[in-house]
Amino acid sequence: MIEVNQLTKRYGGVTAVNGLTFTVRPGHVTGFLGPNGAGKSTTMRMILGLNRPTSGSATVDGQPFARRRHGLRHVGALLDAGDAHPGRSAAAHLWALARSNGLPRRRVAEVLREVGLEGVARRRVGGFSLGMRQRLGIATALLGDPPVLLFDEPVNGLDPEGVRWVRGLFRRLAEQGRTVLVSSHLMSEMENTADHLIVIGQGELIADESRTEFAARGAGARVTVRTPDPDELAAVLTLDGASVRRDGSGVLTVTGMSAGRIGELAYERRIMLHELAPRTASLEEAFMESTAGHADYVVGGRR
Ligand SMILES: Nc1ncnc2c1ncn2[C@@H]1O[C@H](COP(=O)(O)OP(=O)(O)OP(=O)(O)O)[C@@H](O)[C@H]1O
Repeated sequence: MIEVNQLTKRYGGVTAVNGLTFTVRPGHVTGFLGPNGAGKSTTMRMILGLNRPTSGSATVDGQPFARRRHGLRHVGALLDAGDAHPGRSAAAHLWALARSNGLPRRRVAEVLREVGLEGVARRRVGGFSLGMRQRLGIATALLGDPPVLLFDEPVNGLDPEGVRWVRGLFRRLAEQGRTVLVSSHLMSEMENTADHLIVIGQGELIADESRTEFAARGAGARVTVRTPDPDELAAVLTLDGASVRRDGSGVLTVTGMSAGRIGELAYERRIMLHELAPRTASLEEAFMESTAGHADYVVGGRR
């Protein structure tokens, strides 16, 4: 389990992370979301003890991670796909890490197979595509068979097949009872992957809830209603507090009222309904809405 408590990081006048508190639990894929510059990488680096917090704390299974010997056995992380020496082969890179972490040599072949790089194990990393380097970074994270895994923007450079594979991998790791934290600035990447979401903007917590809860609170939630009496129904619903929009063909789009309540009111007034279709906000809509005003960089310059 990862626990972040009142975590703050300032770089000179820039506050990258501001009083963040959250817990990442085992058995789930937790999406760590925020617009560019929101502070995701800085937070992950503090969890790994690579950056020192200005204040607050981050612990992994109750201890600051930097204090652990043989770190790869406790936490696996993919932070930067470019951190393997370009002159080394993929296998040599992993062997060196396995040795310094007291891991058996067989793990190298196992993780290369797991990420689909066994065919290029002897090739120099310098000649790898971004997607291959990303797979090698994931192999590195898996090497110590750790209970806690952090991935910073892991799908960068992966083709659609690679993206599908990595989603399946995260799900399997969570099903094995591991703690899996995956960052992204794209909500669409989390739609089929994460069951829990931690959303930040400008270094501050915006949401910490299940994916379904997050989507449900988006104001994009609305109900489409088709009726032969649109004028009468619109008047009834408006009187009861809903906002109603009507298109040219008489279809009503209702916000601020559940489909159930609309059905009840129509029944009471004997208004016939031909269609009553609730629509929850897409994750993307909920995300755009919740982070509006929290983007660090916007078109036209910095905020
Ligand atoms: N070493 C540093 N020195 C100064 N400012 C920094 C440093 N590292 C990060 N920052 C600033 O801190 C803020 C958060 O950056 P961070 O990289 O953590 O965000 P992020 O959410 O990971 O963004 P992205 O999706 O663009 O990678 C940004 O404003 C960034 O410019």
